[in-house]
Amino acid sequence: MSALSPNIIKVGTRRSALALRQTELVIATLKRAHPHLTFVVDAISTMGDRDKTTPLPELGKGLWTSELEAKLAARDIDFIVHSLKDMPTSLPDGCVLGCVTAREDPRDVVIFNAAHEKKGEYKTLRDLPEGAVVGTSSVRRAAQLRRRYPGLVFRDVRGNIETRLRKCDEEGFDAIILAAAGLLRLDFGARIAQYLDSSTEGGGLLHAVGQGALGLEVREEDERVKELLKAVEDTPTMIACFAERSVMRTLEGGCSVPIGVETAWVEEDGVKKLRLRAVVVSLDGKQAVESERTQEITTLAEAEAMGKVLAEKLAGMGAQQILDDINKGRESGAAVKVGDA
Ligand SMILES: NCc1[nH]cc(CCC(=O)O)c1CC(=O)O
Repeated sequence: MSALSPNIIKVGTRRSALALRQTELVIATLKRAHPHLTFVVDAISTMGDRDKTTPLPELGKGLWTSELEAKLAARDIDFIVHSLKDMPTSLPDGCVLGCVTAREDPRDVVIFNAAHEKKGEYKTLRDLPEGAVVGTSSVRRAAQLRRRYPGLVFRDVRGNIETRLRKCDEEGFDAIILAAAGLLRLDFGARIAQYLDSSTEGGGLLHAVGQGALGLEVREEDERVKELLKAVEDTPTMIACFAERSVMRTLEGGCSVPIGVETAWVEEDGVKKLRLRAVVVSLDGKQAVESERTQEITTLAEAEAMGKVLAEKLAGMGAQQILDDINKGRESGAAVKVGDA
């Protein structure tokens, strides 16, 4: 049968262990819902996988996604499984975010190096001594944590999850910060020492937009594949993530922004509402603007409108100044690192 066989669905993904695992999970559910279909995985390495030294922002926004999107547009594949947090908030013409899956734990976590772990000497970031070295390449993480833990030193750590865990143990870090989701999906949950969120004692951290969820990208006109993917959609997560992405899209105006978010479905007066929190931080962590909204939301369009309102509020509260400063730094050629690694 040709590639156009209606019973074969081609699934694009990156080649990292996490990307392959995520793709496997999505396909397992789709197969149960659509037993007559055959899913074929097409795994490729993207620019972000190949270039491990250029600062992430210089690689541009589509560093994890562009090559896959070109294949999608060319009909070489039928949909793409992404970590939602690696998907730019604006997609190429003809491509849409067709489905968001249930979220794995969206929080960031602390991993101590194996020697500290063995001695059991530290349980939380607060226990680390002055000058301790914490690894993260994400400005969002470093800037938020710098505010709460001024005694800690933040240093870059790049690479896929296995590489970062190895560097944590072998390259002089006391701890590193990673997303819980990737660790749990790859069965490294036992290494998680502390979960960080807005309520963390000693100082919290808001996670990246879309963290912990998978985003399935499809051709805009491909109603059949969109319909098939309903079997893996988690609508409350999809709505929450559309709100998170809208905050980011509204604020970034073409550049990526150090922004943390947290969403939850809460009940108020017997009505289910979406609570959306967001923080924008300056690169040095010295300034931060934080706000939240809670609103009844039933559609993706309402979620996007809610995100836009919160973003505009943040901009008025000083986030715009923080972003202008980041852009000025870029124009003057300073090595400004933004992006969520
Ligand atoms: N850019 C790195 C990246 N993209 C997705 C994940 C895993 C977690 C997730 O799905 O959010 C990670 C690793 C990390 O941040 O620790």
